[in-house]
Amino acid sequence: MNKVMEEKTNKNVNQGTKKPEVKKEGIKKENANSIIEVNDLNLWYGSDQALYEVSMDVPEKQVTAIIGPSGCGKSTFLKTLNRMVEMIPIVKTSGSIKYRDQEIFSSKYKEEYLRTKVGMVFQKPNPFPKSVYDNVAYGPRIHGIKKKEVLDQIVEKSLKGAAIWDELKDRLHENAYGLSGGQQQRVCIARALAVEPDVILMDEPTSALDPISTAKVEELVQELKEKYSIIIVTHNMQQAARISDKTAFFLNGELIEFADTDDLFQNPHDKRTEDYITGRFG
Ligand SMILES: Nc1ncnc2c1ncn2[C@@H]1O[C@H](COP(=O)(O)OP(=O)(O)OP(=O)(O)O)[C@@H](O)[C@H]1O
Repeated sequence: MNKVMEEKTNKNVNQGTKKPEVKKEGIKKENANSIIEVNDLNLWYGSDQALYEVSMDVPEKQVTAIIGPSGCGKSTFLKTLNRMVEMIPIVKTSGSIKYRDQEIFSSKYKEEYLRTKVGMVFQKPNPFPKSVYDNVAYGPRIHGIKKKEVLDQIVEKSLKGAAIWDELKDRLHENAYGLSGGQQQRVCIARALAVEPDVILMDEPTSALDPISTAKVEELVQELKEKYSIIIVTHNMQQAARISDKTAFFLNGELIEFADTDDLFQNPHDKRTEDYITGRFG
């Protein structure tokens, strides 16, 4: 076993894959400015394999959409990027994920640091049953920031970053549960921004929202990419086409195609991608 494999965590194993034929050429695009590099990633839930030999470079400060039919492994892939998936005890992985050139599966890598830098926003808004202010200040407080003036600044900056400061600046001490779903989701985005991440993972962040709130979150994603790298899982192909720079198409746990969004939708290289985007299955 080589040094890299020895250093991997117990859950990252060198295990055989069930599917031998995996085409990688043409999928993994080398990016001069990748922030996350995934190589030969496999993932198992117990004995069921959910990801097969996924290799993909995630570009920095762009929006990358992950599309594919239900059960193809989109959420699993997303949750692997900040090692959240490993909270499920039966999960095992093999392969490599580098965040800013550091192997995140290394036993030396600090998960808490990773989760600060690679934040996550979920499908259903999940604010804590606390005030707007306390929701956003939660992460910084955990990181030891206590001074009120500093927290005030972080809360304001994060809510501004999530384009909801003007709506909520006079309601900071109201319970976040009293907000609309769309407002709650933007507070959750502000909560993610408050710990100064680099990457924001979004798992179908608009699927529980009405069209107006969806449009606001989509607009926000466009603004956020100036500072952050965003990876968004979506069932909605129009949404992927509207807001992403790159799109990855997954099927049965394999990354089938990864390309500039316009190319993927206008000129898919793989028949399976074409069938999916033209609605022939899924
Ligand atoms: N906690 C779990 N335990 C066991 N198997 C799981 C678990 N979570 C997901 N799976 C399986 O892994 C595969 C991929 O699921 P995943 O949720 O990643 O797909 P998805 O593409 O995000 O689906 P959807 O679009 O429906 O959310 C599926 O076969 C699913 O049943």
